[in-house]
Amino acid sequence: MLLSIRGLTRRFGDTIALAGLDLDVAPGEFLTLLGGSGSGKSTLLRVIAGFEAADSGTLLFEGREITGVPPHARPLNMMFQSYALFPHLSVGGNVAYGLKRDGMGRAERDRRVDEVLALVGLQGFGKRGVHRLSGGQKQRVALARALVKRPRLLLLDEPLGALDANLRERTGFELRALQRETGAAFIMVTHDQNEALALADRVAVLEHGRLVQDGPPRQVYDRPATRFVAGFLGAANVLEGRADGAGGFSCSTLGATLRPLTPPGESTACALRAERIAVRPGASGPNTAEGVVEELAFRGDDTLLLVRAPGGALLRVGHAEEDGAPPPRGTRVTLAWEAASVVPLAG
Ligand SMILES: Nc1ncnc2c1ncn2[C@@H]1O[C@H](COP(=O)(O)OP(=O)(O)OP(=O)(O)O)[C@@H](O)[C@H]1O
Repeated sequence: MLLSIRGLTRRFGDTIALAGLDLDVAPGEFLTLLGGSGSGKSTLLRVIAGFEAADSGTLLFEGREITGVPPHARPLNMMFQSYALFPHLSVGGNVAYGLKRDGMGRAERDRRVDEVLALVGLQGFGKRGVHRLSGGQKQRVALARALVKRPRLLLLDEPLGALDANLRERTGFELRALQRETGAAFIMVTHDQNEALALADRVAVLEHGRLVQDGPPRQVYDRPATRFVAGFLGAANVLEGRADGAGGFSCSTLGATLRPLTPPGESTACALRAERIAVRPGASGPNTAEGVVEELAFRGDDTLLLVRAPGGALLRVGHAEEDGAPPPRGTRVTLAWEAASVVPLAG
């Protein structure tokens, strides 16, 4: 394992930013950290980088304890959302800064700077002042500076946060390619769920300073473990109810029985994603429900319907373009979904 974190705790007065967090990161892995505001994402990165001390817990890098190692001596680097570039230095000066501090000779330094500037698509920019760069170019300089010492692990705190939507997507792909080329493990904090799902090998979801679920993006999306993950990632419908003892899950607010593929056990809620629910006139039995369309919102690739069930539940339903025109407001509809789309939640 590249990085093993055990029982990491950090308090700020009465606030518990990290509450005994455990996390492992494999070499060359792209991990994204997701979580609500204040869930401890930035604190976790700062503790790994050494800018913040933990109250307790251990940090092992390739099996070696790094808790007491100063930030610049750790075999990792961190890129900040603000980029934190030195305004009075050139692009090359910014990128070479850490190498110079380590006492690397001029020739080797220049070679390494040229190499990493080419890697981030900024060849020939070495002499330019950083104040003469666009936002996207500044972001690349910050990346180059973080990568120039060839860290085994790069920590990125909202690296795409300052970019506009178009540049964000493109730069996301570039980041992914860069991660593959360098072979470094990346831990990236993002507020953007789509970005987290799109870029990562593994997504880790934090809640109140604890890791609540981690896994490949598709798995975490399809099989959320808790109410929080289901609601947070892709805003699934979370339906409260109870197991009926016959493999079904009875939800009174929906006025229907959900039948998951896996028995609901002790679950008191099930997740059902909007895009897994279809309008199916005439459908009946378990995994179907009735309701009235209250609202519609066109979203480009589909239309979101808000459907009110007789028991009061408001279901989000993704109506695909290929299914034709969506039912207008006020229409009574029958909805249906597959057993595999019903996910019993643990908590
Ligand atoms: N230096 C500090 N002093 C006091 N409280 C702090 C400090 N740093 C963080 N906290 C608190 O610790 C908790 C976790 O903060 P952190 O910045 O790690 O969360 P986050 O998940 O990165 O949030 P965001 O998504 O809003 O950036 C929050 O309640 C925050 O207010």
